[in-house]
Amino acid sequence: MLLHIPKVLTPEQVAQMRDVLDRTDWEDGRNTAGPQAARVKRNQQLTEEHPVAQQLGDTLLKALGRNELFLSAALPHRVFPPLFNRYCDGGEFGMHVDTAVRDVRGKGIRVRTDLSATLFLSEPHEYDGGELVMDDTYGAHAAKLPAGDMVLYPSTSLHRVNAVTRGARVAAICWVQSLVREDAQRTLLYEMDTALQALNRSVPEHPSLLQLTGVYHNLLRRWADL
Ligand SMILES: O=C(O)CCC(=O)C(=O)O
Ligand SMILES: [Fe+2]
Repeated sequence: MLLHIPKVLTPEQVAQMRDVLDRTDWEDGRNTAGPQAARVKRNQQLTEEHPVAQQLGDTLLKALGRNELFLSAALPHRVFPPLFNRYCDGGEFGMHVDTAVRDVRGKGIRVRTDLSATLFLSEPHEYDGGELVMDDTYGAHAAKLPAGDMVLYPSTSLHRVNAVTRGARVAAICWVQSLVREDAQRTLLYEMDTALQALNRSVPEHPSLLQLTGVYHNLLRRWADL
């Protein structure tokens, strides 16, 4: 499932992050790429170990922890500490697939990447190009979202970022290990949760709601992988 999550960060939080990021010395993105990605990765980044990434990443993780759409769709078990990236002067990231398992350095924790997420920190009018293009069984989908919005997509998909030919595109990147590994199962639970929430708003006393809520939890119990 590919999902647009609007307003993960407030305009004030975006402005604060941009203020810090625009004054930071960025590193070459190829430093952390595997051999396949290194051939096609031309951007700048702050890895999760950079103090600026840690400070801003904490704010983003707190916002995600309160975001009902993210929690319902991702069913997060572990989130890899966010890193930040920047594309300018023709910078791009060619077609690649994300590393399946990432080590959280110094913590002895590994995160299986079930979901990838890009949180846009530049407004679309600030740059040309820079679309995140994801392939799935239905074809290619492009995302270029307002600052503060996030796109969430299965890490199994091949994806790329088009060259930025004017201005700069700044973003935060996250990977999520979900309680539910399979995208198809996770999508069913998300759709069911969305329907249950709508029923809870419109017919909260309906007796079948209890039974359906039970079905949701029993499916999650069956599929959750802890
Ligand atoms: O910049 C983006 O939107 C995606 C970056 C990406 O695909 C990656 O870091 O693996
Ligand atoms: Fe990627």
